[in-house]
Amino acid sequence: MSRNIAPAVTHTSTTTEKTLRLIGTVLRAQSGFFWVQTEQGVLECRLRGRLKKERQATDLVVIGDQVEVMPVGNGQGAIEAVLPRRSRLARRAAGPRGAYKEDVIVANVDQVLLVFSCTKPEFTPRMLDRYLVICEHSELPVVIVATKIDLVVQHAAEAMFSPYARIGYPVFYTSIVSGEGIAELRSQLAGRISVVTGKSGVGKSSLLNAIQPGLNLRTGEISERLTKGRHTTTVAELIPLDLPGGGYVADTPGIREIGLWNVPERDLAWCFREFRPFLDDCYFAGCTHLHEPHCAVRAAVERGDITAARYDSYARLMESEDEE
Ligand SMILES: Nc1nc2c(ncn2[C@@H]2O[C@H](COP(=O)(O)OP(=O)(O)OP(=O)(O)O)[C@@H](O)[C@H]2O)c(=O)[nH]1
Ligand SMILES: [Zn+2]
Repeated sequence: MSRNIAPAVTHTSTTTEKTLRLIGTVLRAQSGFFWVQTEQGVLECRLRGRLKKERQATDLVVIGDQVEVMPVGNGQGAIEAVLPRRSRLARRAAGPRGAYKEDVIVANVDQVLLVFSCTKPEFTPRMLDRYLVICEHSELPVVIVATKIDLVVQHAAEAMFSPYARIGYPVFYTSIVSGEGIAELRSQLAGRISVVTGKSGVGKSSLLNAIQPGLNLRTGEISERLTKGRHTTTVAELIPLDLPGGGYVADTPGIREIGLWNVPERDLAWCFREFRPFLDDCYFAGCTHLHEPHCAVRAAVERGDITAARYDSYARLMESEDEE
């Protein structure tokens, strides 16, 4: 019987495997391949079969995930484990029988940059409010970036954005023409995973280029080697920042569909953060803050503790009239 020999060999190889494992960040995921930033550079990885069985197929591994990788040589590796996520940006989509399912788009998001221009295109507070609802619902920290401040007078920019600063959101006033706010934003991005979003033309690419020349989300490529021979579609990816302490910005097509995300009505008032102190004081439990008598939220609007504009955004979202 050769029973004594085989286990010893297995044991040796397990020990070797353990010492070779690296922790890395998933930069890109496409067609079953994952590009993982490790201390040995970027490795092209596949999932261990065992992992596929253990976790749900939809959001097995996404960009931003911290993973344990075993290098197998030739710039390749195998993902052995996924570390717990500290946050995630997910899209809620209608699932079977009226239920919701969640598609995780980016894991371990530290902040979402909501980019809005003071003009060209016109500032749209209702759209900002809707983005804020989504971030609050996912409990993701928000940074509001006001762009093109060189095109308006200072008090006009402040009239647009200071209501948001007053309710506790950090606001960065920026211009790529004057350079204002760029250094501050650069330090805000350093060492963090950031999602950048905002509608077309607000100046996202210009801003990122000012922060790091050559940084362009839509054309961002990790390296030529990683895309050779594969058919290239738009995929979510993390783009490394060349800043002290590193950091990444996420380029994800999913963010552009943010307007389609669905936050349940009962959660909506809580997602307007300045409403929260009043939510327990309404006369009716389950108050929608739309028509009920003795509503503490509407009383706060009348007193000026909540702005009419924010309340209006809330009411429109509740009545699903927001089509913007
Ligand atoms: N005056 C001024 N113009 C700016 C500023 N930032 C961007 N722009 C201009 O605004 C236009 C749109 O800027 P982009 O950076 O392409 O906007 P974007 O948000 O990346 O647009 P999409 O790629 O369509 O999503 C360009 O003509 C920029 O030169 C700014 O701070 N001041
Ligand atoms: Zn109420």
